[in-house]
Amino acid sequence: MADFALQCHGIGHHYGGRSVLRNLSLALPRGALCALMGANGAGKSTLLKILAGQLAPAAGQVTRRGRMGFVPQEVLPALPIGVLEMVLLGRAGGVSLLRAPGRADYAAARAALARVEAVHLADRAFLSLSGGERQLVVLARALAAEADVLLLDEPCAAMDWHNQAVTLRLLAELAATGITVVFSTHAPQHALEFASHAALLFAGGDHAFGAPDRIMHEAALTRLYRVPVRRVRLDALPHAGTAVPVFSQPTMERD
Ligand SMILES: Nc1ncnc2c1ncn2[C@@H]1O[C@H](COP(=O)(O)OP(=O)(O)OP(=O)(O)O)[C@@H](O)[C@H]1O
Repeated sequence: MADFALQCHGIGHHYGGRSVLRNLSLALPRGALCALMGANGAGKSTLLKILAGQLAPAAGQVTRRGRMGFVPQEVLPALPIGVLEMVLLGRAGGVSLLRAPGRADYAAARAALARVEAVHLADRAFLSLSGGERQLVVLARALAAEADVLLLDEPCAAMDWHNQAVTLRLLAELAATGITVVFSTHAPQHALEFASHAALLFAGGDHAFGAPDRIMHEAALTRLYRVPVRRVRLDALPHAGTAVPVFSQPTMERD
């Protein structure tokens, strides 16, 4: 049997009587970069929480190898905290009241901030940052934790295009070093340009899983987003091209 870093089988979940995920299976080798896509409410965050072990699924099993890092959609600290302190919280072993951070922890935290081009934010109060700046800092916190499997819930949601490029290239670099990465996104181009695997969560609980270029065809993306989607070839993206929504054409009703 293949040696998967992250695998789930037959996952199902519901909130109250409402089904969100149904019989979902994924298998990711070490170093995979998997993009998770679906409409609002399709179950992306739910699946990431299940994969991270934060939520017990109603059905199915998850198998993980190594240390897990989870970057939620939003981080709201209960107490005022500085940016550098926020990144230090990611350090392995848990910097806490019981263990003050050492020189190596500070160096790792600053290095993580440098990788997301956010050293200039080090001395700011976390809650004073913009949405995109907070996402960079929370990503740096995950880097400082040195996880083997990294799960990120819409890491680029509040970011401008430059910071999206910084983040996506960083995720690809991490995957190239053997870290297994799963991230959710509403931008199919993120998957087509960077990911080795894609998972599409359709309304009603169906899903597709496989190579982005193979499963992200026009019909699948049109069904996923309920707007007409066209695949477009670009010289700069010779293999996968991109996917473009046509907002002005009629949208589809819910199933
Ligand atoms: N704790 C909860 N109690 C009840 N319903 C919930 C709970 N958490 C999520 N849901 C519902 O389950 C569905 C899936 O939510 P989830 O957050 O996983 O979707 P998502 O795909 O991440 O959406 P988005 O793209 O909007 O972030 C939604 O309809 C949501 O309202």
